Amino acid sequence: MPGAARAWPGQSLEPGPLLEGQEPKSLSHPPGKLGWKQRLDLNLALCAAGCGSPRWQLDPPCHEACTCVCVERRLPAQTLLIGQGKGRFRTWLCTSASCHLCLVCSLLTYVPGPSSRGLPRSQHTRLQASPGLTAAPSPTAMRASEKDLEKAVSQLQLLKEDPGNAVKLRLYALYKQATEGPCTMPKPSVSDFISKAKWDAWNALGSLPKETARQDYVDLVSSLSSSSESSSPVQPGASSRSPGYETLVVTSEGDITKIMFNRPTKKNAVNTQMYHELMLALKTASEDDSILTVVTGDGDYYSSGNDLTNFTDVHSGGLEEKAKSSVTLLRNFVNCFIDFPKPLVAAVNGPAVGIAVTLLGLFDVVYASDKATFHTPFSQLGLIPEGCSSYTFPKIMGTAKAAEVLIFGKKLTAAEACARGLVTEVFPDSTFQREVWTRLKTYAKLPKNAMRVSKELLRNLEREKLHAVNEEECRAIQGRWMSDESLNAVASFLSRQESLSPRALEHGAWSPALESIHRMARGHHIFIHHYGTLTPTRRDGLDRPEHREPAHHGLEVEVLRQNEVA
Ligand SMILES: CCCCC/C=C/CC(=O)SCCNC(=O)CCNC(=O)[C@H](O)C(C)(C)COP(=O)(O)OP(=O)(O)OC[C@H]1O[C@@H](n2cnc3c(N)ncnc32)[C@H](O)[C@@H]1OP(=O)(O)O
Repeated sequence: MPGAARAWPGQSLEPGPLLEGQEPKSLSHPPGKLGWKQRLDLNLALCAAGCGSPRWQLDPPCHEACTCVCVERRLPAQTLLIGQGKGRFRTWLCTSASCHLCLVCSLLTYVPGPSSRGLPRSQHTRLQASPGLTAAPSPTAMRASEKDLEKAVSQLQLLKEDPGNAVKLRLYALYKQATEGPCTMPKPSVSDFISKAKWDAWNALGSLPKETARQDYVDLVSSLSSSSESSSPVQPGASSRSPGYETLVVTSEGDITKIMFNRPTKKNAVNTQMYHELMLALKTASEDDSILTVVTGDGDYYSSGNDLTNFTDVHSGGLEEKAKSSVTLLRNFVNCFIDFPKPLVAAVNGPAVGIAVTLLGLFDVVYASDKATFHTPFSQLGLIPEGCSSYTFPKIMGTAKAAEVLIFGKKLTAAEACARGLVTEVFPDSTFQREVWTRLKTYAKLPKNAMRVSKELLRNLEREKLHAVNEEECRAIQGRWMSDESLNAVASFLSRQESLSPRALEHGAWSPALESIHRMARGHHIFIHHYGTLTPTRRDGLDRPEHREPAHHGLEVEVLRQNEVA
């Protein structure tokens, strides 16, 4: 149907020539190499396979290696989509290493590197599914300014993934064209592969107008940025990020909901907001169409457990009120794991501490990187086990082994945790993500209802017991949080990096950490040992100087109850 551009169902088609005088037309695969103008014509081609859909056609000489693809069909693995305008396709390029005919392929032959590098596959899928695609760039979309170009250049520096040689050459060429116009440089020697590849890329743009090149560049960077934000190298496929979470990244990819702790700079410590967000994410995942839910961490840690600053957020009701409300939060939080109705998988990407470890006993499957460790330093913190671990751990690993972990705080390696049954399988860190996600994707294809019923049967055996254990642990933990042992442990953690001089302390200088400790320990006396001198806190007005041998540099904070001071 030459000249009669037809929209796909539900999509608008805005035929708009890239160059003056060009019209949408149907192209077959003429033999021979095309000039730049003919290449541009391809941007306006319709599907030669006769489906009537608009699409960008491959460079015809490549037809042996690159199948002519209609966007309504699946993309062949070798097809690279380069450049996505706002709601429209730009260009299809071939990345087949075996194809030496078309310009783009030849660039790939010149430039070493994996030929399949290009936009992540998630990008392909997203484009196929994108509702706003139009066949040709709309004239109104062609308006990238020089400022936009500059912005795109800086945006490019922020890309998390290397877009690959082909894309980089394309960017180079578009940038040169946008800023300098058509290539007039002498052709470099064939032995100078890199310069030749760059020259080829630029020269291939012929007399493409500067504005068009600018727009193409901006569009390409924008598509790369959005794909690098939403894609994970281990999870090809369309992924959508749920809005509204700050401490988590929640994504749905196919049938899998991924809940990722997202406080990497704090080793993914679980603060109050994260407890709430996790409950929301689990509730949402339990009700949506997903089949599997995976919990993992961003950065080098899985999670360092309860955020130890949670208890410094003490309001007028004092520590007791804080402990009460924290118990309610903890109870509800753990209940969400007990009652989660779908298969729940932990992908433990790095060290796990405290509640991040104990909860693993409530997961169905636990995969761990060999870099992961499992540490429950409860006694050291003046605390006790939670997350039903006082029941699940002895059941999983036997009482004696569980006691060593829960009472003495023995830190387990991934291999030890696996040998004790807490971890299902350990993977080398280098292949952890790939192997785990490949496996999970296979599992997610199993019949959904059968998995759900199996999970229910397994959990129902224990559900009542787990709720009772959760209650019991919460009752016990409330007292522990108000204990001197626990307060001192938290104070010690908070003050470990303090380095105020004794002089500053004597003049009442309070650091944020000391402020936090003071809030937390309201009604208690705080002693600060500094370089061997016990400095009474100004706030409490005590004067009890006492010589101590310097144990370490920095501060040592001691929280004592009023009667213990006397
Ligand atoms: C509703 C309440 C429910 C309560 C349920 C109870 C649960 C019990 C537990 O979970 S107990 C376990 C508590 N966790 C810990 O004791 C771990 C404390 N953290 C550490 O020991 C270390 O930070 C580490 C070993 C995890 C990592 O050490 P490393 O030296 O590699 O890194 P930093 O210490 O410099 O950490 C980087 C920044 O992250 C902050 N941070 C780490 N973990 C926590 C945490 N659990 N709570 C608060 N903050 C944490 C750390 O302070 C650094 O922050 P900074 O860069 O601002 O200094």
